[in-house]
Amino acid sequence: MTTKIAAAHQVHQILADYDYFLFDCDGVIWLGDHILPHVVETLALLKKHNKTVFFVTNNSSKARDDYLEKFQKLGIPDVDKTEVFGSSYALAVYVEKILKLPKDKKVWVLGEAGIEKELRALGYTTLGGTDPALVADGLKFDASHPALTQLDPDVGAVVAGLSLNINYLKLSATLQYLLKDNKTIPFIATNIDLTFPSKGMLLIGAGSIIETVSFASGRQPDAICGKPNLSMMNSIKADCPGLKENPKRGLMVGDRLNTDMKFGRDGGLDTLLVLTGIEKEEVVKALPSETAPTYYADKLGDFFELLQ
Ligand SMILES: O=C(O)[C@H](O)[C@H](O)COP(=O)(O)O
Ligand SMILES: [Mg+2]
Repeated sequence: MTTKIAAAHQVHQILADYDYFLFDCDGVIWLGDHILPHVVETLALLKKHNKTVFFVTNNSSKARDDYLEKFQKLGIPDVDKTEVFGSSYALAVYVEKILKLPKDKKVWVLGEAGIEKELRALGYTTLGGTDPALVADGLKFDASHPALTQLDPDVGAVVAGLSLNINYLKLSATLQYLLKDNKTIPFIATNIDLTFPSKGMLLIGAGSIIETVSFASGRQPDAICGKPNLSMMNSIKADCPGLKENPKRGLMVGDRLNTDMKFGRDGGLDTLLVLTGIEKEEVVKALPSETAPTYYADKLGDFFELLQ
């Protein structure tokens, strides 16, 4: 059973019960480039109460540095790079530390600059991604395109994430690498989100794009690095001993049940779902206790508004 946050005393209780707040971004902090109501004031309130705040996004279109710029631009001050975790960073760390891909191997990217930047920051050469040669005005598909017929023998991994400029050539080139060498090139994905919350509508999510090449190749990703995978949770706890020792002093705030809420629950934290993104109140209220969030709220900004 879950509890709706709708009164000032509940906000005071949350401020007393938790020292660490992990925030999902899309559908919680903002929708696209639109910051949600009273989020700035709520974050300032938490800082005033000396709370530790982290941002954990599955949106791989941006690297952490890009998110720092976005926070600044949207009026959220003083966010440090160590407080920001994204699925593009989690994927790059996976390729380096878990897959242990040699740096002389290249990475084929189906995705945006966020993935490219985080991989390049670790010393990898990326192919595909935002390469302008793959997006030409009025591009008439040509099966003899070099991206399809001259595969790079140095590609040692295929990675896939949210792609906002997708086309048949990019999908088909990705498929070539997934089928190459008897389907043995490692296939790493950023996240499973099937939809992407936008103002007043749902857009195609990374999970649906990844599913396209997964279905065509008959391959499931060897790893999916974003929430609910606990790799980002473990990275946060590694830098935050207090949360590691007492995860119940932590609260995961998100908008999606099968990523954010599962991520928080599996990490041992309490959870709060906001209704500004993917989920609907009637669905949340009907959940069995084992999968229901600890709390839910109409929006994050209610923390501030209820105290006025
Ligand atoms: O399609 C996607 O990738 C997701 O909708 C997007 O990444 C969600 O980001 P988050 O809510 O984890 O900030
Ligand atoms: Mg979200």
